[in-house]
Amino acid sequence: MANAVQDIQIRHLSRRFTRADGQTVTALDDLSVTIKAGEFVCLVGPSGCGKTTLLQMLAGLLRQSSGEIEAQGKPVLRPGPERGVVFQKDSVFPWMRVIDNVEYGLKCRGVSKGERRERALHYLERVGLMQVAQAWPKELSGGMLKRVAIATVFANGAEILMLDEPFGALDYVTRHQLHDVLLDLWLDGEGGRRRTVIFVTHDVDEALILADRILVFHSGRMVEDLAVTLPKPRSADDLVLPELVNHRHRLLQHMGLIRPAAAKPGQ
Ligand SMILES: Nc1ncnc2c1ncn2[C@@H]1O[C@H](COP(=O)(O)OP(=O)(O)OP(=O)(O)O)[C@@H](O)[C@H]1O
Repeated sequence: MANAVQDIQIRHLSRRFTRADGQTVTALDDLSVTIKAGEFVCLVGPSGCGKTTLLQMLAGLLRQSSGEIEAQGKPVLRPGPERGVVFQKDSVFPWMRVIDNVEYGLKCRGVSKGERRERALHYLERVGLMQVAQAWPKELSGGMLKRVAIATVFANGAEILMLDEPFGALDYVTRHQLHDVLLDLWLDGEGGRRRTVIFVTHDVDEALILADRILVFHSGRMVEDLAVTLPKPRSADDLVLPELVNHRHRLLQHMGLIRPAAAKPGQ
């Protein structure tokens, strides 16, 4: 049973920036929302609507101008081991072998050599990379590097995983393969509990395949909170099902990609 203390509570959160020309930009404007423990939430919206700003504040990498965030019952003031992040650019250290990358966070937290090796190998196997555990990152493709980043963030055991357009630069097939990998790991959970995932994307179809809930942003404000009830795992084939077709239409409207239908002459 989910415990409300594990939820992420965001109250009246705002972030303003002052640009070099002296202009103030409100990147996020008075956001209040609760993200339930174990939910897979996608943040969607046009470029510049505040998605990354929100994720950085959730990660504790950026301070808010006003409002508060509570995660695991505590205010978020800085990065913490209960919150793991995968960025758009590769989150893999090029000077460490793959296995050492996956173990690194656990090593920093003082986990014994035997235990961290076991966890790292388990997650490398889950993402299909056992055969390259001893390789250097430069020997891997972009998709394989993303698998390493996913194995690392899951191995670290964070309860809350934040991913900022992690698959944006990948080809269509690799992206869909990684959706399967990510959904598989999330569905299995750990210790009987699913992690909370907050996933930023521009890609409406990616959000429809992955999310339990899609939060849509526009100009720093949350303009829609959509529940996606179709059971998971989902695939690209499911995008033709009525629930996803309807959501897709709404999301594309929010992105400004569908104009309201013009009235035909005589109507
Ligand atoms: N350090 C900064 N200094 C000044 N303005 C900033 C800074 N960071 C973000 N902004 C502004 O805040 C707004 C929101 O930016 P943010 O990166 O959160 O948007 P986004 O939705 O993630 O965009 P994208 O999808 O293009 O990554 C934008 O207008 C951006 O120019």
